[in-house]
Amino acid sequence: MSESDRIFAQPQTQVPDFTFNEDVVRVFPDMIKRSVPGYPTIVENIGVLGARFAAPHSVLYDLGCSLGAVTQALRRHVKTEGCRVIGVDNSAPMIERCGEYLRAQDAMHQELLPVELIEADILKLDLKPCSLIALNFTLQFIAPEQRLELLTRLHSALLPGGALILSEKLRFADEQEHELLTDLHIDFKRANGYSELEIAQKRTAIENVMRPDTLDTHRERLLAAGFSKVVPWFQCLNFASLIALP
Ligand SMILES: Nc1ncnc2c1ncn2[C@@H]1O[C@H](C[S@+](CC[C@H]([NH3+])C(=O)[O-])CC(=O)[O-])[C@@H](O)[C@H]1O
Ligand SMILES: O=C(O)C(=O)Cc1ccccc1
Repeated sequence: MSESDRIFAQPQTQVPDFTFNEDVVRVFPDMIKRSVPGYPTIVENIGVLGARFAAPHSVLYDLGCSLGAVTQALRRHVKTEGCRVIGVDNSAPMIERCGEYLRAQDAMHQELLPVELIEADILKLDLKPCSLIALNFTLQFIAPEQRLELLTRLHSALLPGGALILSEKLRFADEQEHELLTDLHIDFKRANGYSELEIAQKRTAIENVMRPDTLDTHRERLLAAGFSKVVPWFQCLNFASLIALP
């Protein structure tokens, strides 16, 4: 079991930018569950969606895999012959711990899809032809000016009949909608035991590194990247997940 997240519990004179370092890795499963409404539902259902889009003998990518929650869901749900999962993350401590979790999953289950972990920047990754790409809360950490180029490369790698699953925190163009959903998200965090200080310091830590877009921006950019269809399949407060078809 991972520790509970107390990273922002003590007052800090200067809150440094958020990074996926050892301290975060230690508490990450707790942090993401208590911070992202719908996270367990999204992860489990990416496994279910994966089973629909997986083509025989193809690669399934989990880009920005962190501790491999999506990779594990894909390995549990996808039974398609000859598929393999490739998890990629540029945080060394994430990849190291992810490997430990996957070995534990291997010890618990038989006939799981084979998996490969790569420590790399997804912006520099050479992509193999693939039937599924999951970007589960990863694109929001990519510099906005690099997002279209990345999505264009992902589109080119996808096989016909495949899909990109894109989950993101959303921003809203309508001020009232934005404020309401942001406040409700803060209520969600409070209900999960985070203090006002923790909420405020985390917000400062992520504001320069995590840049949410609106649903319209995502839709337009996915179409500009070559995707033919964008289908939102989940939203809980200001967190959503989309299926983009090549
Ligand atoms: N350029 C990059 N290249 C590779 N990895 C990156 C890059 N930028 C950020 N990351 C990685 O993207 C992940 C984002 S967390 C994903 C959760 C996971 N998908 C989950 O389903 O549990 C989301 C969150 O914490 O809100 C981190 O592990 C980063 O190291
Ligand atoms: O904590 C938040 O406010 C978030 O928006 C989500 C999040 C979850 C885990 C790491 C960084 C951001």
